[in-house]
Amino acid sequence: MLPYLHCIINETLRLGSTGPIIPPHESSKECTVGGYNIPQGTMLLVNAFALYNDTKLWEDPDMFKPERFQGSGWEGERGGYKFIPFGLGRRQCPGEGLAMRLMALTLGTLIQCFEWRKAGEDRQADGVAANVQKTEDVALKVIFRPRETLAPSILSQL
Ligand code: HEM
Repeated sequence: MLPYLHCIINETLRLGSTGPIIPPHESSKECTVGGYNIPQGTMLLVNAFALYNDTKLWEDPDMFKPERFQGSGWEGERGGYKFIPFGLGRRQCPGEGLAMRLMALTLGTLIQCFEWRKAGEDRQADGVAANVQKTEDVALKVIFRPRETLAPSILSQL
């Protein structure tokens, strides 16, 4: 359901990953990773940030393009090891199902119930203003108001 919404969530997890470095793991026995010999008991870190910004894996990695997750049958397809926002294997995040459902429900509800636009765009500022911290330097200022079809009684009071 709502496949494009899931693409947006995936792309947001890729570009604005909450965990750019996957928490450390320890090798339980000697192994080889990417041609490197890893002795038993070595601390291993996966640099997810590097993975998500690798031009060999992603076209225009610094661009926000939810479409890149489309067309895989199920739009939440993770594409093997190149996209691992919840880690992998036995210590993979057990909250993934809950987190993905909650993010989709929250984002879907916000889009369905409110009209959104950037502050400073031509229409009169007649909604509620909010600052969304996009990066440390640039705050995204948005105006949102309840959609007419969903909340006519609230709108008449604004
Ligand atoms: C967008 C939301 C979330 C993200 C991006 C996320 C990401 C992660 C990542 C990357 C790991 C480490 C996996 C590894 O070591 O390979 C992890 C572990 C874990 N997460 Fe999440 N998580 C999210 C939400 C949640 C939620 C909602 C819960 C619980 C309700 C949860 C519970 C846990 C637990 C208990 C672990 C430790 C698992 C273990 O070490 O065996 N997470 N998460």
